[in-house]
Amino acid sequence: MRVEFEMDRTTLLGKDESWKVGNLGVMQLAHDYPLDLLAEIKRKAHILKEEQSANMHLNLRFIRDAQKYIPEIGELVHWPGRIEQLSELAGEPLEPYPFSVINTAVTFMGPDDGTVDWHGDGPPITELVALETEDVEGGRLELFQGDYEATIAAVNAGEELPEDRMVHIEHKVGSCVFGQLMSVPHRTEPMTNGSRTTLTMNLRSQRRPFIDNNPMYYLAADNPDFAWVEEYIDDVRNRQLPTYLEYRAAK
Ligand SMILES: O=C(O)CCC(=O)C(=O)O
Ligand SMILES: [Fe+2]
Repeated sequence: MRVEFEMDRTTLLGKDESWKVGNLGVMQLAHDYPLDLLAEIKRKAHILKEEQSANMHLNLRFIRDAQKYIPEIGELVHWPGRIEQLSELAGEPLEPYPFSVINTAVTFMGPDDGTVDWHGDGPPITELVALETEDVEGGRLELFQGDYEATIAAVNAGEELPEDRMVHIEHKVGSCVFGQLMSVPHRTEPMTNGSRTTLTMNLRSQRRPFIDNNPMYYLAADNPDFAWVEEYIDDVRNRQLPTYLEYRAAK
């Protein structure tokens, strides 16, 4: 993985924080994932698009539980060296995000499919791998360097965000965007033309898996069947709570 762009979290948010994983902000990386595996994931994603993807929340159309329908995604999640390299870049050991409904996703963006509105991510860390970009106009990842709450309040009040604090990253095939986008105000710029298909693979801290921003109502907005609840509670019981109690005792 060759770093093409990076900005740490302190710089991105303009403040330091204690509740974070390493000091990862956002990076663009040239990856060396196998092209035939990515091509197969893209091919299957396009076949599944009409049947399995939906735009339910935040103007983001995606296939949830993606590795269940496309097992090759699971192969990429566990690709030899991947977690180790990303951990090194983040500055803390990472692990794949465990909840099946949102550990991985495939998103579809374009003038009709939509582009995601201003938000902060639920999972702490994400890797976005562009599978395909076609005649895209607009559609860059747009991050605002500022406090999450204040920024979303300004957006909701219809205020224009100052251009000099925007960070833009253009997705390209062959590279990925790796970021800790929890509590970082970001969106995808509206797309006036073309399409982008992107594989999302989420991650979290191995030692502090309780650092997470996916409250149950937020997960339920995309997954209203509540079929994920048992898996979620098991993780709280067996991973999040024990590590949290350890962390608290060590303070
Ligand atoms: O692909 C992008 O430009 C952003 C996607 C995003 O923010 C998300 O899926 O949460
Ligand atoms: Fe996001």
